[in-house]
Amino acid sequence: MQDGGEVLFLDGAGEVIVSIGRNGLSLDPLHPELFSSCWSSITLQPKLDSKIKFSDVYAIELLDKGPICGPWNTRTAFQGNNDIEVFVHPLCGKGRAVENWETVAPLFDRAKVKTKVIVTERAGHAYDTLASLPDIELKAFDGVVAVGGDGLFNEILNGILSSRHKAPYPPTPEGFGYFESSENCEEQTRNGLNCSMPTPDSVNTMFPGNSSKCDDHEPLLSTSQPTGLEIPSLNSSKEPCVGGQDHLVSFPDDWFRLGIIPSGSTDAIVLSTTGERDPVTSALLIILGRRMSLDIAQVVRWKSSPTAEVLPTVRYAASFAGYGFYGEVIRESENYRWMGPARYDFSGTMVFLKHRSYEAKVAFLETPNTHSLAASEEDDVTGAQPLQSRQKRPRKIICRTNCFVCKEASTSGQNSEDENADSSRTICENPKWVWSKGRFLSVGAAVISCRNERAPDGLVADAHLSDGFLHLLLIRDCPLPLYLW
Ligand SMILES: Nc1ncnc2c1ncn2[C@@H]1O[C@H](COP(=O)(O)OP(=O)(O)OP(=O)(O)O)[C@@H](O)[C@H]1O
Repeated sequence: MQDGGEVLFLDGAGEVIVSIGRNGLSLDPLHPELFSSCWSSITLQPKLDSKIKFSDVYAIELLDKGPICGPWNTRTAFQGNNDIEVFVHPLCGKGRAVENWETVAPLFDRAKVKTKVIVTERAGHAYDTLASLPDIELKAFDGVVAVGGDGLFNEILNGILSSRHKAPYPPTPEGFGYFESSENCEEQTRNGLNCSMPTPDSVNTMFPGNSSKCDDHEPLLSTSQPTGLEIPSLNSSKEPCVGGQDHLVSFPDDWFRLGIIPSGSTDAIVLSTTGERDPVTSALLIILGRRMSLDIAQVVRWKSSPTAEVLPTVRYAASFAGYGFYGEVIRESENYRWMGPARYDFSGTMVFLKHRSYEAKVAFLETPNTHSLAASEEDDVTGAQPLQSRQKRPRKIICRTNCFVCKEASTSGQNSEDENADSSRTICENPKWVWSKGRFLSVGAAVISCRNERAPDGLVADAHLSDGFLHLLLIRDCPLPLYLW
C-alpha cells in the first residue's frame, strides 16, 4: 500500500500505483526513474495508459473467481436487466455475419449483457418479427442489434417504426397539384406510372397505423420477378392496423436503442456513425452503451389504389433514400448478389450506360441553409421551374456532432451551429414546402452522410424505391439535406 493508492504489478509496465478517482483509475509508474535513460533525454517508459475511465470498462473479473458483477456499469451500459434482441443475417456481405457474431458474443457474455439471437431465414424476417411484436415485449428489450448490412438495419428500423411512428404525413401530391390536370395524367401514363385522381379528402392528418394504409400491399422493392428479397408491405404483419390500441411505444416521443455489428457489403450507416467498420469496435460501443442520435427520414410514396384512392406507402431510411439512378443501381444489384460487394460497381456501370434520366416532382422543406438550392419565389405550387437548371450545390448543414466536414463548411463563411439550430427549430415549427419538377439523373436524400469525415459523400444504402412520387420528411433532427443531381 502506497500513499494514495495500491501498488500493483502490471504486465509490460512493471510496478504501478493505482489510485481511484471519481471517474476512473489513475496508473503511475512506481519507479519512473527506471524508465529514463541516464545518457539521453529519451524516455524509455513503456506505453502506459495513465488513466482508465470507469465508463470504458465493460467487465470486471477476478482471476480466481471469474466475473464479479454484471453488467459492470449500469449507468453507461445497456440497462442489463433485459435482453437485447440480435438479428444475424447469415448471407449478407461476404457471408461472415455468423462468424462475426461468434467473435463478439463472448464480449457480451463477459459483460453479462444478455442476448436473444435470431438468425434470419429470409428477407423480411426481422421486419415481421419486430412489426408484429407487442409493444410490451418490444419495451422489454434494451435494444435491437443488427449483425448484417444496411438492408438488415433498414428492416429493423421499419419493423419498429411502421406501426409506432405517429406523425402527420407531409402534404399530399394533390396539395402540390400533382394530379390536377389531365396533361399530368397523360405524362405519367407515358412514363409507365399509374395515374388516377385522388379522392378529395386529404390524408394530411392521417397517422401511420390507421385504416387506409392497410390496403397497401405493394412490396417495397418492385421487380418483375420475385427475388426473395422483397420487404413486406407495411402492415402485412400480424399487428393489425387498429385504431384505439393502446400503444406503449410511440415515436417520436419514445426512443429506442439500435446497434449495428457491421457485416454487410457497404456498411454505410456504420461508416457514417462510428467511422470504424469493425465488429469488435461496434460490439464494445454497444456494450458500453455509447450512443448518438440518428437522423431518420420518412419517405412517403403516394400511389393510386385499385379503388382510385391515392394512398401513402411509408418507409423510413437512416442513411440514404434515392430515386432514379441510385434506386435503379440498388434494384439492379440484387440480381448480382452472388458477386458480393462488386455487384454495386457492376450494376452501377450497367445503369450508367443506359444513360437514363427520370421524371420527378420533388417536395422538400426549405431551409435557410439550402437557399442556393431552393426554388425561387415564383416556384410555388402554381409555377414550378425545373431544378436541373440550378447548378449550385446546396451548402452543407452542420450536423450535431460538428464533424470535420461541417466545421470546415462553417469556417468558410457558412452559418454557425447556433444559427443552424435556430433554423432547424423554425423548420420544425413552421414548415414551408417547396416543390419542383423536371428530369433528373437521380433524386436522393442523404440523411447522415456528414456524421463522420471518413464517410463517403454520397452514401447508397438499401432504400429500394421504385418509380413514383416521393415526399421526403425528416422526423428527427431536422432539417434534412436534400440533394438533387
Ligand atoms: N436470411 C436471409 N436471406 C435472404 N435475404 C435476407 C435474409 N435476411 C435478410 N435478408 C435481406 O437481405 C437484404 C440485404 O441485407 P444486408 O443489407 O444485411 O446485406 P448487404 O446487402 O450485403 O449489405 P449492405 O446493405 O451493407 O450493402 C436485406 O434487405 C434483407 O431484407
